[in-house]
Amino acid sequence: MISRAALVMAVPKGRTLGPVSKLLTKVGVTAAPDAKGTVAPLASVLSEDSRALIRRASFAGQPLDMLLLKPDDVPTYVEYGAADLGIAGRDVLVEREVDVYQPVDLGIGKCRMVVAGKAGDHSVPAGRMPRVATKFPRTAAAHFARKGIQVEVVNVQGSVELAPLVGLADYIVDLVETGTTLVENGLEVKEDIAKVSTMLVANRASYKLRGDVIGALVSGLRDALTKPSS
Ligand SMILES: Nc1ncnc2c1ncn2[C@@H]1O[C@H](COP(=O)(O)OP(=O)(O)OP(=O)(O)O)[C@@H](O)[C@H]1O
Ligand SMILES: O=P(O)(O)OC[C@H]1O[C@H](OP(=O)(O)OP(=O)(O)O)[C@H](O)[C@@H]1O
Repeated sequence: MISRAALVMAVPKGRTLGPVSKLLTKVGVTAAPDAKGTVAPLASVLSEDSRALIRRASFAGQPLDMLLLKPDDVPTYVEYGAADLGIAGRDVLVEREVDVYQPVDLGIGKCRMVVAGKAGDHSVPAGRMPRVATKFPRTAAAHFARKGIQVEVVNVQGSVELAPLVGLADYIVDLVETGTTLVENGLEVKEDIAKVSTMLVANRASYKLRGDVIGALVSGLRDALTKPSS
């Protein structure tokens, strides 16, 4: 169970958890002290081989409960106040249109949201609306609406680059980091939509009510991010 005396942070399982754990360690987040008062590194509690979805940590002498979630679910927990803080990519925050405070860009998970399609010139046959496959249907629809182009958005959950190869879609809207996935599937970037990175987010009420400890974490993170890493 969550103890609401503890600050609660929703963290994404997956590719950003390692770098997030490293950054939080830098600003003094540790595992919660054990019965003898011994304090283990945060990484040991986050990476522990266990099905427990709440991991006990500590920051500035106060308990910090960490919820392990699918990246897409983090903003929901923070917006509804089930978590005071969260770690989420801008891609997810924009797609979910959540009302949360976004005080720190953590500089992790840097990539781009793009429109991509088959390499070379592959125009869509006249008389048919272009189809766009994506995990980000709102972002894709808003992007083409801004350009005044009508498209049909097809929602998929992963392996998005497959869609143009098998005729499911003409284009994709997806994240690109190194570009390897596009190249290995004969695709290319047609247009940039937005830069993406991972943000610390906070519930608006928590930010006021627990301003002392959240403020300390925010300034610790800002300091750590401006200092060169040792
Ligand atoms: N190729 C990438 N390079 C850098 N950052 C990325 C990349 N892909 C995703 N991200 C960032 O990392 C976040 C989490 O991505 P991750 O791949 O761990 O989860 P997911 O694919 O959304 O979820 P799951 O695999 O659990 O269904 C994304 O929301 C985005 O901000
Ligand atoms: O430009 P690259 O460095 O190749 O990275 C881009 C890929 O990374 C993400 O997929 P992910 O690995 O999360 O797999 P997914 O297909 O399950 O979404 C994204 O959706 C792209 O497919």
